[in-house]
Amino acid sequence: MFSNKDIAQFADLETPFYYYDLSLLQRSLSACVEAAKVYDFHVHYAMKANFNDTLLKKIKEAGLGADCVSGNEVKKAIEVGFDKKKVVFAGVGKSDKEINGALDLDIFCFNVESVQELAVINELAEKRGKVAKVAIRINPNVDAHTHHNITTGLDENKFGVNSWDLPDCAEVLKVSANLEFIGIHFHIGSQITNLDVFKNLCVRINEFAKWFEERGFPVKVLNVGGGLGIDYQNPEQQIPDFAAYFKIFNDFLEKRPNQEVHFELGRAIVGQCSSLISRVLYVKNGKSKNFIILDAGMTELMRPALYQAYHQIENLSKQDGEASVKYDVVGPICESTDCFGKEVLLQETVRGDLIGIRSTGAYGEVMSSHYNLRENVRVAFSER
Ligand SMILES: Cc1ncc(COP(=O)(O)O)c(C=O)c1O
Ligand SMILES: N[C@@H](CCCC[NH3+])C(=O)O
Repeated sequence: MFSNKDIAQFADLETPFYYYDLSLLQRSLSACVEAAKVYDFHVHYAMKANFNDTLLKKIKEAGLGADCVSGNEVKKAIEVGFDKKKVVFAGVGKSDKEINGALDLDIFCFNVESVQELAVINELAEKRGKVAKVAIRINPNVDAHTHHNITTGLDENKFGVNSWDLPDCAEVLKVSANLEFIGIHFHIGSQITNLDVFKNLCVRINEFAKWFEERGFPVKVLNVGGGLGIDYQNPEQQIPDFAAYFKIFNDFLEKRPNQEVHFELGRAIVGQCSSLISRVLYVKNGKSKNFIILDAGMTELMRPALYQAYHQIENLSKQDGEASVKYDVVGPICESTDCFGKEVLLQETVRGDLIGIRSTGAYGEVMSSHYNLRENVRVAFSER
């Protein structure tokens, strides 16, 4: 919900831009940290969701670790000041250069996604005279019941080590003097709103933890990944129910004494704290359809084009009027999928109106591109 003061400020800014509400981010962080503290759970922030410096600093100050998916994310996490003992590096295709970089930075652990990667990390660590801490990312074949394109924990997905490869993993671990096995890692998908999915995940985690322990590998860390969804239909539901989420893991994981439980949350922390603010360039009244053409497109926010994702759209210049006209809200990019919403009910809209596209804090700014030689996306912050 934007105040009149916010909207007045937007009027002076060049559009399009991502608007970040830092006090909402702070409230979301506090809720997450408080809820995790109840069970002594460790939370890493999944940097891929948004690596804007201003946000990262706040997230680091809240005491979270960093879950990274590239060498550059690892470097950035350390530069921003995340404690290197709380930096983890996952990713199905880590290059030798990225692995070496992370070894040199002495990060907490590598979440390893294949048997071959395990052997490569051992070899590279040996050359550097290091012992790399590793957790095995297991693909548990659990359906996340989310959009097909953001499901990561089914047999058909490229992520993690499949159950049938675990005996080979154990063999490599046994003969690798430069690897220290610390635990197991999972991440079954993103934007998960049905919490029962996490109960199913816990059942599988318990089975895999037992499997490793029975073979003489103590599991010190259970990293359950991220995936907690947000309410895109209702952006005023600003803070996800972290308490209910963590309670599931407390209730369903068979946790051993001294075992740590780690989480990697991205969207749930930053998703609601931002909107993409754009201006109407043109309104085209077709015979069967009305188009609003914005100065923002899929180059600024790719999620609708990529996953047909829903984001609430508001006309900020006409807050009081009745939303009575249906528009297809599109961008300027030369792609037919460059569409933010079809048949969106809005107030009668004219050239120059400001449009807010809500819930864009996660996988928004970071997925922007220069396609069509578009400019760098702009940002603005507020701390109410
Ligand atoms: C390994 C891993 N951990 C954590 C996340 C964060 O996911 P989310 O933003 O859904 O919490 C992702 C992204 O899906 C991921 O690939
Ligand atoms: N980028 C996706 C989520 C993928 C998360 C990374 N595995 C989104 O916008 O929803």
